[in-house]
Amino acid sequence: MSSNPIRGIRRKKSSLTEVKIAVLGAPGVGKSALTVRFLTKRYIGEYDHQAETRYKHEVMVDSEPILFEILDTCPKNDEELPLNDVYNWADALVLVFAITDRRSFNYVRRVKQTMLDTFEMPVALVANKADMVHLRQVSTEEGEILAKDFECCFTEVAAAEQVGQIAEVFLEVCREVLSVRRKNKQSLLDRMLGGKTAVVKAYARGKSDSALPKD
Ligand SMILES: Nc1nc2c(ncn2[C@@H]2O[C@H](COP(=O)(O)OP(=O)(O)OP(=O)(O)O)[C@@H](O)[C@H]2O)c(=O)[nH]1
Repeated sequence: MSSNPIRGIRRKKSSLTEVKIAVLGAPGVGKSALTVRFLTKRYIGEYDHQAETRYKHEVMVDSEPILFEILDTCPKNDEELPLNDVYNWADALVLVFAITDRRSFNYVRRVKQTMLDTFEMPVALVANKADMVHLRQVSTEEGEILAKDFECCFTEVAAAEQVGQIAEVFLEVCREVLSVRRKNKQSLLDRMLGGKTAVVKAYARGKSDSALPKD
């Protein structure tokens, strides 16, 4: 990796919607491989980094430019769980385990347990190294059951071989973040306006048609 991990197009901060995603998982599951695949479409087999890396990159999501900030975490061992700072920072999590490593499956389970009840945000559960079926230790069904438990989506991928499926994991979790934000904004607006909502709607209808979004 280059010495400057902050990449992507820079603009005025206010002009872009930002979505912060933390990629979590036990050591060696392919967090960096997945992150770099998404950001560059490339697969680089060996990443020599001893500390977490933060990337910034602009990506079009459903025709809207989004500034992704991705935190590629780097636990020293599978006893080291993410600190609350990570959950406070992130808008969403990508939880990664490797199908070849049962301990990494248990790691994501522990991560979810520690954040339960305190932090609520969109999560994507990802099983990586799906190309290594001959060394499989975790079945697809186990992944699906865990995702049901987490109430999140689940995808089996191989960072070594795939591009589109990996991008879709990040794009989908981003869409969830945007959807949650829209709902929160709407409910805040509803609470602020209280009974006045109907009046505002009536006023909006009074604007010329060209000023209103088409239904
Ligand atoms: N076969 C295979 N190997 C993979 C895949 N993804 C990553 N790897 C390999 O797994 C090893 C670890 O990948 P990393 O991306 O460094 O994993 P990480 O989770 O970022 O590791 P830490 O930074 O130590 O936490 C490397 O040797 C990668 O080449 C994959 O989909 N298939």
